[in-house]
Amino acid sequence: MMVGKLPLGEKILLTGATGQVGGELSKTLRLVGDVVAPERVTMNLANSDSIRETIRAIRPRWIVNPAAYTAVDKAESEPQLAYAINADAVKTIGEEAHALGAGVIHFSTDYVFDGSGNEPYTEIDTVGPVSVYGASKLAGEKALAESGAGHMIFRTSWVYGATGKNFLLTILKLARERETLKIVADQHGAPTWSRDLARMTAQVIQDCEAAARDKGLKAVLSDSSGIYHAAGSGETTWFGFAAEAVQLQHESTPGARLATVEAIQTAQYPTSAKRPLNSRLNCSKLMERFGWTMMDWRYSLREVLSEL
Ligand SMILES: NC(=O)C1=CN([C@@H]2O[C@H](COP(=O)(O)OP(=O)(O)OC[C@H]3O[C@@H](n4cnc5c(N)ncnc54)[C@H](OP(=O)(O)O)[C@@H]3O)[C@@H](O)[C@H]2O)C=CC1
Ligand SMILES: Cc1cn([C@H]2C[C@H](O)[C@@H](COP(=O)(O)OP(=O)(O)O[C@H]3O[C@@H](C)C(=O)[C@@H](O)[C@H]3O)O2)c(=O)[nH]c1=O
Repeated sequence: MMVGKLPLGEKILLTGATGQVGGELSKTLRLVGDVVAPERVTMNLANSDSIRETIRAIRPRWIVNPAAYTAVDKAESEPQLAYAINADAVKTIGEEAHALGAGVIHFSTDYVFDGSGNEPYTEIDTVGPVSVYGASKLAGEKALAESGAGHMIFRTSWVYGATGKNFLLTILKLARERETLKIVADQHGAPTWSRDLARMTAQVIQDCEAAARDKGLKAVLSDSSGIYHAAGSGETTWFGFAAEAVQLQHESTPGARLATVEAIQTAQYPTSAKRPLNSRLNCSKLMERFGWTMMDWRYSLREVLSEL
């Protein structure tokens, strides 16, 4: 893999820097170029004028967009807001990037699939979201692809880290408060470390910049545009993830009282939004194009727990 920084004076516009992935990106991308991360009051993704004005003022070479409406259950009762942020805003970002010749890096989700079958999904497999969140993210993918902007869409899954709102931190909190945790064991997928995703993104931009020295950014983007699956290596269930996390906590803090973790079926844990039973993502394309293998979730879980 080649390494290249942005040309002097060129900028990366980063959205969602207060989020899980955005927080990691704001640290990692600084090693690649000047990062401008407008606050929500300046660039509100629910307001297309504010998106256009901000992009036109900054004139970035790259727009990295981890910002999203991520409240999966709440989206069922707030579809308009979910679509505004996850689809309409992405369309606007794509249009503005196209006008500038900027590259867009966008993040999407395993929830674009219906979860049928037992094999890891590839980028060309049929989508069929079963939730408003998943459908709104799919609409964002399509809008970006149609905008004409050079883009890479990283579909990831089950993101977690030492900070932010995520399943791991919820489970560790509940494990300290309760006797028993009942966790679904029939939804299969892979936890992804937010920092690994950020490092991969930085590496992809560097790779593109290195190639752009010879070919120009437009040609590089046109060669690389598309969807890439980028989930942690290995696979488990939400139950497997929770059980491993609680077990590791036990080992590192012997004597601490922690809940026992019980496996249940999805039907025993009713939620407003349906989740896919199969969330496995095949990440070979990312490896083939950019030489990046995402970290095994068991390894990254240990890294994250050591930070807590
Ligand atoms: N979390 C996960 O498990 C997964 C996430 N993804 C995708 O990865 C990406 C990153 O997710 P993650 O970091 O976990 O998400 P978070 O929920 O942690 O962060 C979302 C970010 O979006 C910002 N945001 C929300 N609404 C607006 C708005 N109207 N205007 C401006 N900013 C806004 C939030 O700002 P504020 O702090 O002000 O609310 C926050 O910074 C998303 O695209 C998500 O769909 C994909 C698969 C799994
Ligand atoms: C807290 C808890 C959850 N669960 C179940 C509910 C659900 O099926 C599963 C995951 O729970 P959560 O609601 O925390 O996760 P969820 O919000 O569905 O996570 C998703 O977020 C979006 C943004 C994505 O893009 C997805 O990749 C995925 O990470 O675990 C239990 O079975 N027991 C519990 O005690």
